[in-house]
Amino acid sequence: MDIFKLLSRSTKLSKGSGKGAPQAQLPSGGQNANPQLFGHSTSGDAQAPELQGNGASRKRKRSQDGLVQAVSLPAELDFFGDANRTGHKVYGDKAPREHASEEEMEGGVTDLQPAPRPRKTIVVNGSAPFLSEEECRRILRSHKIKITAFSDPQQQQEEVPAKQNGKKRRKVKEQPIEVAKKRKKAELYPQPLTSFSQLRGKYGISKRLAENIEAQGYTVPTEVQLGSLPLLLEPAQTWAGSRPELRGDFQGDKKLNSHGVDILAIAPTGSGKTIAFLIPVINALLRDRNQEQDINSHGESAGPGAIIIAPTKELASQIVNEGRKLSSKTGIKIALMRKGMDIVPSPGQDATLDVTEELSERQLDEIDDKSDISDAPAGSTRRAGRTRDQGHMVKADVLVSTPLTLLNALKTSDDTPKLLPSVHYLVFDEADVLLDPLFRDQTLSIWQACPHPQLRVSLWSATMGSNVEQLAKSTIEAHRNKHLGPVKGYRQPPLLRLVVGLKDSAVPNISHKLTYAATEQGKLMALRQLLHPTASADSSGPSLRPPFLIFTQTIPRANALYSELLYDIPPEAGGSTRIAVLHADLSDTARDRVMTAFRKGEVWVLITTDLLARGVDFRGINGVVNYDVPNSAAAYVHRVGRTGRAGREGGVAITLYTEEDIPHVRIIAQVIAAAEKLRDKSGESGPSGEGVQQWLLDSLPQPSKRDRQRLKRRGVEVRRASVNGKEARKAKISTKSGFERKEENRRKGATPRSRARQTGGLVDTGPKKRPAVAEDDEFEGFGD
Ligand SMILES: Nc1ncnc2c1ncn2[C@@H]1O[C@H](COP(=O)(O)OP(=O)(O)OP(=O)(O)O)[C@@H](O)[C@H]1O
Repeated sequence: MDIFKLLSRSTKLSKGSGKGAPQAQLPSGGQNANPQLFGHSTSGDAQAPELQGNGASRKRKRSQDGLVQAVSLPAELDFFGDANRTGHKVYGDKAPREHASEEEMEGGVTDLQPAPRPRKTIVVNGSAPFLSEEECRRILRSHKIKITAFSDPQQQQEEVPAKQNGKKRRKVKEQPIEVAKKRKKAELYPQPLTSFSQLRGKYGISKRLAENIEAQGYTVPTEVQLGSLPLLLEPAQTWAGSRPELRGDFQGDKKLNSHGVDILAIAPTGSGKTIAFLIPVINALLRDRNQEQDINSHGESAGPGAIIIAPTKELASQIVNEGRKLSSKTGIKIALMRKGMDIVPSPGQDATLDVTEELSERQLDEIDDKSDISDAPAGSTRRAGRTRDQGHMVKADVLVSTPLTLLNALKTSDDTPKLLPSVHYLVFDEADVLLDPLFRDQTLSIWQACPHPQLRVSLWSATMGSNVEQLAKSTIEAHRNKHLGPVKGYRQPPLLRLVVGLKDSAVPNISHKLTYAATEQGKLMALRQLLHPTASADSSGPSLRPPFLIFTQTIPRANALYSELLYDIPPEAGGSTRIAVLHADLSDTARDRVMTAFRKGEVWVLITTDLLARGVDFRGINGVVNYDVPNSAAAYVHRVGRTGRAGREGGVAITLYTEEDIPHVRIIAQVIAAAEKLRDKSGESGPSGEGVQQWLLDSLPQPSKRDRQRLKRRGVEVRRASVNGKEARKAKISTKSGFERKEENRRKGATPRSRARQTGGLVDTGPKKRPAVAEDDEFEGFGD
């Protein structure tokens, strides 16, 4: 059975019941019912557990008068605590109806349902319901959300009495460390967002923004949204109930009027982090605009209010797309920072041209093509290039950029970067890679170029090393000290850390398979078998169906694999037009074209490097093949996270390894084992633990720290582009001798192939080859 022939007959995305039904088990089978990874029922009920009323292990503390008592946190951590104290009542089972209107109960957090449905604990505050801390804890824990506060050095200082004799001082000095340790560990239980409809009713976001969210079809918040949105949206009622020093509200001075918190959010791949940071940013800018903040004397915006940094152009432009959907008709402009654009006017420059309106996409592409690819990730080669004339001012409220593109725009002739005083919100997506040595200097320079005294920073990723966390924390603190300093009576908002699930682990809703292929030739054969499964083939593992991604270690290897597989897809299934390669050596136009073709479903197999390992969201991707082992556990987590997005089941991740990989493969096996354990623990249904067996885990060598660092920096040595001679031949991607290949290429026509290499696989081969099937039965791709 040839999978491509099969797909060319019946791969249409489900539009109705009949035809789409067989695809239901695949990630590309359509809209996912429940985007949550943890804490929902296995029946696929789209509702969060707190909305289902199953009554599972609800713990309530009841006082004598029947009111529910919130379990109190230490005062310094109780950011939301006073919501229960000032003018609010907490009702238990006997909550009278008149205290909770239907609007108040928006989002299903209600105790108005008839018995026997267990009632919810609510705190009524004006027009919105608040859950007791006990309920919050239950909900957050059931979704595996852990929120903690980094210790607050400012507070530690305050706790040290100014005058102490030597003996006492030593004692007191020790105490804050203890306090800090405890505080660091202390878990917080703020209000969770149990439904998107609460965003408007309970957290007062802009009406238009709420409508845009609804138009996207989002109903159930994912875990990271559930935990972070209330914290970042800074609901008026919640903060109003907090103690003033935590609220950060500096009466009378608007410039110091703090919004939200700084947050470090670590949540699984595909768990919806993008809208978790976009919604608060857009809402805050709308609110600021209403308050006429950051508006210059001419009534024009003084510059971007928010900057979002992402490591690749593909991810940055995806964020812009998402942002534009959310900000549609709000007046908030979101722009992608491109090479050659300016954001801060140089002396004498016309600052009024709005690039997003004045230049067409084609013009911008032409500009980009003339610029160098300077944000290429490790392992890729860089093109020497030209830069275009400077001078186009970008006028946008939110700018999304890769680090170097932005930094280049901030360069001045005397090497002092221009400042961005208007930026109030700074978001780092894939923050761990942005703070990795590869991008660290660029990222920190951008951070330093944002001098707003109350810069709100958020950092997001599926993986985060503790060194990166510490760097983020110290940079935030240094920024606060430099730009705000101590202000009497003012307390900076807390720096929070939110973790969903098991930190640094792969999504539990996909099947992982680790396959030993012995040699490079073995890998190629294994891949061909995946492309063309036969009845006699090993059927024990998960099967792979297009569309899928294949990752290689380097650009030359991606090109070589592309050459090798180009004619593997039968003409009746679309032939070579179904396969493409994408890497940082291609022009931006070619990269865009490949991305679009893959999203549309015209390309089924996309060979790429780690350029696409992070952040990029192809909703219906069925699988990921690690043709070359990833160079770290984090790289594995991100690569395989391109499938199984938004909780979708059915994704497959296959990692091929050879003898050369054995010293490194244990780190991958451990990630797989942890993901499977996580799934077993959370009692979710799904792929059984077939990815890695215990005996394999036990027998694989444990790489030393040095080996791990070397692997991360250089990849597997024999596959490096610079390796020559016998070693290089060993790693060559080919099953044939050089002579055989030359002959075959001559027969198949080398010209279109070499053209394809330059354009990322999208050659114009005349009239498009189409499978001999009705248009209706064509695979139509997955929406972007
Ligand atoms: N609440 C939701 N309900 C349904 N789908 C959602 C929800 N939130 C986000 N999504 C969808 O989930 C997909 C993944 O979202 P997103 O790209 O933001 O994930 P991510 O956490 O940033 O992943 P990565 O770590 O790989 O960057 C997107 O297609 C997005 O539209």
